[in-house]
Amino acid sequence: MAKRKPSVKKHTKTLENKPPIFAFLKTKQAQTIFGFFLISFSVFLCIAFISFFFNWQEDQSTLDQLTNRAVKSSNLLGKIGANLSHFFIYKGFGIASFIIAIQLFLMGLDVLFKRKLSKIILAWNWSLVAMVLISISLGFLHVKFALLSGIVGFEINQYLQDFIGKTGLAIALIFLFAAYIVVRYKVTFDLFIEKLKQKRAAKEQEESLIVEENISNAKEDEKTIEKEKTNEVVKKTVEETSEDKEKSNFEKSVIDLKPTISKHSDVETKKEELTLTVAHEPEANIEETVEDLNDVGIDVAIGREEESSTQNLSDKLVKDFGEFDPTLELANFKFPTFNLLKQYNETISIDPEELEANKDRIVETLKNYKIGIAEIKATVGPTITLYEIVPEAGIRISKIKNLEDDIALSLSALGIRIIAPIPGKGTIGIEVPNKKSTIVSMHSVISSKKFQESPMELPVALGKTISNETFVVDLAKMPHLLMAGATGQGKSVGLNAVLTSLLYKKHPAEVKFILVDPKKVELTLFNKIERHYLAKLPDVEEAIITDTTKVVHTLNSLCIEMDNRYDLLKAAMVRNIKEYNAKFKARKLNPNDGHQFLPYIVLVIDEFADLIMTAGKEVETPIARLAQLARAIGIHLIVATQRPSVNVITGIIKANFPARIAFRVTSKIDSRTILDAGGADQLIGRGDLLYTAGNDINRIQCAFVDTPEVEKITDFIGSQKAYSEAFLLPEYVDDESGTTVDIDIADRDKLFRDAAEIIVTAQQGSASLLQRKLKLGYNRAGRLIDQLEAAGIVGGFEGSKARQVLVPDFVALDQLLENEKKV
Ligand SMILES: Nc1ncnc2c1ncn2[C@@H]1O[C@H](COP(=O)(O)OP(=O)(O)OP(=O)(O)O)[C@@H](O)[C@H]1O
Repeated sequence: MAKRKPSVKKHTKTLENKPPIFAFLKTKQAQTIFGFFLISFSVFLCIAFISFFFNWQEDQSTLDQLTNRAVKSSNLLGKIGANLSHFFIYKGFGIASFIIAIQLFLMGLDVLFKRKLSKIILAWNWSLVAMVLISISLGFLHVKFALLSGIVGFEINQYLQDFIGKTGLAIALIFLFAAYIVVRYKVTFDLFIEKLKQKRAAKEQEESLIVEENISNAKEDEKTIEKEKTNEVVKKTVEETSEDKEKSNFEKSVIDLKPTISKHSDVETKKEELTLTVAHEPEANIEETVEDLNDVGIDVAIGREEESSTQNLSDKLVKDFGEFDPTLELANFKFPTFNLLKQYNETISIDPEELEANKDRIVETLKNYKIGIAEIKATVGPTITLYEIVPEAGIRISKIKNLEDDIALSLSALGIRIIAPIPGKGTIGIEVPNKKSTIVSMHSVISSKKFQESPMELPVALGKTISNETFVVDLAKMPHLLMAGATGQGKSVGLNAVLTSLLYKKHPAEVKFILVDPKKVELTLFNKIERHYLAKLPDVEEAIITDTTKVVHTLNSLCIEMDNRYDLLKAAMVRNIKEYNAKFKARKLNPNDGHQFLPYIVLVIDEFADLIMTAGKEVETPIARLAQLARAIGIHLIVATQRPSVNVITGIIKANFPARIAFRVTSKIDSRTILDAGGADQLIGRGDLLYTAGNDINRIQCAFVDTPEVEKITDFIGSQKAYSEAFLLPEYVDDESGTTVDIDIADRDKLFRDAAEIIVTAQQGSASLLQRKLKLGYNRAGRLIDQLEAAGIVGGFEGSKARQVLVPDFVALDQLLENEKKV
């Protein structure tokens, strides 16, 4: 407000010096009157023009008799209307004269809304050119009816035809129209091609989505029918057993078997509502601001002017080329279809007698410990049934908790787990395995709406919960996952389920995997998708890493990638990869400064214990570092191990892996090492797992995906167009080999001297600096740094810190290089 006042004063001061009439013309009232005059006049012209087309022949004789009141005109707007129309349409530009009327209307609006004069003049120029072009074209197309083109169009047409002939004029007109569109609407050929490509890609994706949707709908329908059937079975049993209610009020829950579809539709409506509210907000804001300004009485035109000048380069780029699309290079990439996955009979059928027997055993066992039951409820899952018990009033939960082991022993069945109390509820849970377990197929979890419509960054469909709901978690939020389980309990299947989920949801441009497989057999199938989804070190043949030294190199290289990414994030002034990529897509980051779209990197290590045994600290240090720091920059680790002992999963690793999956383990101690709680030793194996993300523990039946299915998926992806090579990680040279490379002066990079000067000037030996200044790729910059190290210009590798620069200035640099030549 303080700033506004003086400008108002100044305004009035200048007006005071002018004559009153002049001052009035400059006032807002005069402008409003002028604006309305222009709009009225344009309407007047339009009506006159339209009427002229119907009456022009009758009115011919009245044209010269403007002042003779005895002569009447048939034009709706009288003789003035007829004369004006005759002037513009007949003698002027024909039907194209309507452009004048339209332009007058727009100018009226411009004056009312106080647009800049220069913009109004520009709009007039474009309109006049369009009018002349249309008039000539109409003259060219329709020679006989002069009203279409007007005399101007007709004459110019004749004149030009005398020189360049009819065909020449046709070509010239087409060219002029094209040039008009290109210059006025900034249409370029590149843009046209890009739009075409995007349209085609979108269409193909839509088609594949429709196919997938159809398949998934069909499956959903099938499932609903199956579930309804199961509902009936369970309902019946409830009725049958109701007679036993006197003994105990046992009740079977059917919540789990409700068709999930109703829940999904809920989610959809919520989403829609959300978008609507968000969409309205900005409009309201704009209106408010304009009103505020009007109240103060300050010329709004000033604000508008600033607005147009703030339109920066990125907005313009986005306007011209659209948002950056990272998937463009593989725009035709098709996601694997559902039919590559096997389907199983997944109807949960549990024998009512089994339920009854289990209930009796539980009631009896608890009675032995003098624990009375007020209510018991069963939730049937794919592999286990959860019996929820409400103890009688006055019974302490801690009592049951203390008896946990005894109760488990009394029930004497494998896989019984007691949860006392169930978090968030006042009940006690006893999980008892079903005699006949149901396989949870990857097909059912992948095709579930929950997974398909999940907005997560890296969604992973792990399996199904005890209430038969698909369990989807976001790897990006975890942010790292520790997986443990004794041999043969479903770890490899679990890893494959995680990888498969990501393959079904993420484009090759969005996620890259680094696979470490010391067993050399588990992950080999993924070799087929090397150029789509895998990342590897440069100059390494096999993308899947099987030997320990390469693992060490890869982990260190990943640390460098992490540091580079942090540099990029810092330069872009964002906090995480999501914001960074959003900014990059909006073309706010210049690729010439080293910026690029960053894919998520998922590092999978199978048999971690093996690695720790062979490489120890060498592996542990970079893993711990990555685990601590990599979450913000999109590097996520999945570490699987058979032996979850404390010397493998050390404190530092554990602290940084809050998300953990435990398959069946052999001892309670192992369970405690992974989950910080018992329970994993009570699992039944075959994909039965416990998942925790730090707080509560969920029992999940892991989705089953076997090798032939993975093979089909990798074949499907592998047969499609790929990138020219796998995603390359930064080069890592370890300390021993570092100084021996590129000693030969003759082999040096052409940019060696420039690089040396940059490093000496900045007194900072980092590859990313060279990347930025010399506009190089990381590999070349890395090689230059190695050569500079070999020449003694920079010091050795110091982890994440920039290398030390050993040469203080240019004089010393010249001297050093001269000495080299002499040697
Ligand atoms: N989710 C599951 N559903 C049904 N069966 C499963 C599931 N997961 C694993 N199995 C069964 O268990 C067997 C062993 O699984 P898997 O190969 O994943 O074990 P593992 O823990 O990786 O063993 P190892 O550590 O020796 O490699 C599978 O062949 C399969 O028959």
